[in-house]
Amino acid sequence: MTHVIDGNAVADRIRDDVQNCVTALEDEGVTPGLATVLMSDDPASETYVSMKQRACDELGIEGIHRKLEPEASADDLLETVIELDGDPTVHGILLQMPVPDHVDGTNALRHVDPLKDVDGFHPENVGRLVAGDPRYKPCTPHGIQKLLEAADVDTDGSDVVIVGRSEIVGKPIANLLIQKAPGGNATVTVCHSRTNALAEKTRQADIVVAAAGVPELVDGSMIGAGAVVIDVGVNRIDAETEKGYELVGDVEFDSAREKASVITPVPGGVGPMTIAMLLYNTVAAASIQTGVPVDLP
Ligand SMILES: NC(=O)C1=CN([C@@H]2O[C@H](COP(=O)(O)OP(=O)(O)OC[C@H]3O[C@@H](n4cnc5c(N)ncnc54)[C@H](OP(=O)(O)O)[C@@H]3O)[C@@H](O)[C@H]2O)C=CC1
Ligand SMILES: Nc1nc(=O)c2c([nH]1)NC[C@@H]1CN(c3ccc(C(=O)N[C@@H](CCC(=O)O)C(=O)O)cc3)C=[N+]21
Repeated sequence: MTHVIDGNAVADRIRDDVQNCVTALEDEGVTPGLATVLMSDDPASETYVSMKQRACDELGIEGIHRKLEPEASADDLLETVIELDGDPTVHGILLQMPVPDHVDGTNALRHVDPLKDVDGFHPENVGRLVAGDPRYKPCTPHGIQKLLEAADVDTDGSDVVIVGRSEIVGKPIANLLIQKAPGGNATVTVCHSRTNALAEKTRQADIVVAAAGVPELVDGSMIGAGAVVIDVGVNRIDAETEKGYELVGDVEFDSAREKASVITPVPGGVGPMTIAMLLYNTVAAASIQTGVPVDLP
């Protein structure tokens, strides 16, 4: 029987741990604060940011939201980031990606204090992760690590194939899984749009991580018998539903499930973990910046 991982259930357990940290911080007079910055009218981005803000409300984290029009200037964005950076009640800053083409997102991220960079995208935090001394593990990769652990999947010595090499998903997942540390020690192959014979590579893998942003790119024929399949993709496809769309992963779930021993669904797999780990990093950031200790597993 294939085990379909319930990402919402694992995320709920993490949120309970985070809740205990919020209480410990509150006892010392500290309210953790997370600022989200959105420079987009994209409905999916708006949904994700409001989910993050709602999650903050539920746990007693102070949510601060800044919305910039997509036509705003790069300087407007920098000003917003710099203002939040100087605000001692803000412990974490998340700049929702992507930003419009006329804005240099990489440059904007460099203006976030590395201690407030709860996404783990600042070069200092990327460098620390690569160097084996992570400060904030990037949310989606960290969430995947927690999901694998919850499903009793041992990454040690396993062959992992990642489909996608983006800065926010593919590369940091690879960096995390090759760490000489628990939840790491995997042998990782990173594939992308120029990769030859993708299916041959994925079929050899013990663990396939699909993060290409291409709906149902990875089907059952590309999965080896008994493999673990992690679907990071969240794609909105037009459909005659109440919302006018349905969510589809980068994996063709039904055919992949036939082959897999363990698989994540979309929705309800990696997505909820990304938000849980953002809350996790926010309490870690509040702890680092105030010196109040918290107990995060
Ligand atoms: N669940 C969650 O919490 C999150 C989900 N996502 C979702 O994950 C997916 C990926 O996001 P993101 O990394 O930001 O996307 P990007 O578009 O930034 O990167 C996609 C990557 O996939 C590669 N790729 C595209 N097409 C193919 C193909 N046919 N074969 C092999 N590789 C291919 C690209 O290659 P190349 O580099 O050559 O262009 C690129 O490296 C999206 O569906 C996104 O919505 C993202 C973040 C969090
Ligand atoms: N700076 C930055 N940090 C991010 O972490 C970041 C980002 N930019 N840009 C966009 C991607 C995407 N992302 C998701 C988070 C949660 C769900 C999620 O919770 N999805 C639900 C369904 C959501 C729905 O109903 O639409 C699920 O899969 O079950 C999905 C996607 C974070 N991202």
